[in-house]
Amino acid sequence: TKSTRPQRLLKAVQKHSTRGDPQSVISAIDHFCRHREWAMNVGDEKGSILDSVVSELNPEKVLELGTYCGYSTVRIARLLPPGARLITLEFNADYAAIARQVIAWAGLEDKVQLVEGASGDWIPRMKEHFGIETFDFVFLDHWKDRYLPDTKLMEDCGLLRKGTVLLADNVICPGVPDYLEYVRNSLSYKSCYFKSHLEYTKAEDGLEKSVFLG
Ligand SMILES: O=C(NCCCCc1cc2ccncc2s1)c1cc(-c2ccc(F)cc2)cc(O)c1O
Ligand SMILES: [Mg+2]
Repeated sequence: TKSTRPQRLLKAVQKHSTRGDPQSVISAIDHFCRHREWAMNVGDEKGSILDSVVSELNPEKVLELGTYCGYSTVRIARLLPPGARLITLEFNADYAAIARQVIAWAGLEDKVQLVEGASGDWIPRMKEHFGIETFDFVFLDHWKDRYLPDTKLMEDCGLLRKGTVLLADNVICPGVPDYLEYVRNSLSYKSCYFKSHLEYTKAEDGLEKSVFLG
């Protein structure tokens, strides 16, 4: 039977990158998506902005909503200090199966916990199931109509603390208008927009960085 795009992406990683070398995994995925098949990774241009936000923050506890094939998981985890932990949620079992292999190939499985399921189900269970009090950094890259309800859910579950940084992908394309309106007008957030492009294209897209003020 025909292979899936994530399966072909994993094959390209195993063929064109070095096991245990996260940067070579990132480069192999970007090359595959730019020259073979487009895929919805955050990509190299927005990925550099993600890198700078993570490097500046040096977070200990990270939540990623939307793993897909693990590209941004690898980008974030490779920058984390020893002992730091990244929990990444993926709804689609096929994507999760590929992501586990990409994360393992990059040699980052000790820093990453991939959980299969819906954000709305797992966010309320973060404390009792993972022993997480609050997150230092959250990367939102899942269903665009879940960014706002899940942000409110994280607030209500006490998972955000003064200074927690939310970074949201795709705020222009596909777009998250309700989320943008909320974080830009709420007195509980200091928000700023990083203009960029939709991964591997010339279309405008960008990342919104929002600091929770408590
Ligand atoms: O949908 C996107 N990303 C979410 C995939 C949904 C996976 C989920 C993960 C999860 C975890 C927990 N709970 C629930 C969920 S649902 C997405 C789409 C485009 C795009 C842009 C232009 C196009 F023409 C076509 C696609 C670009 C992007 O960068 C994206 O991130
Ligand atoms: Mg995205």
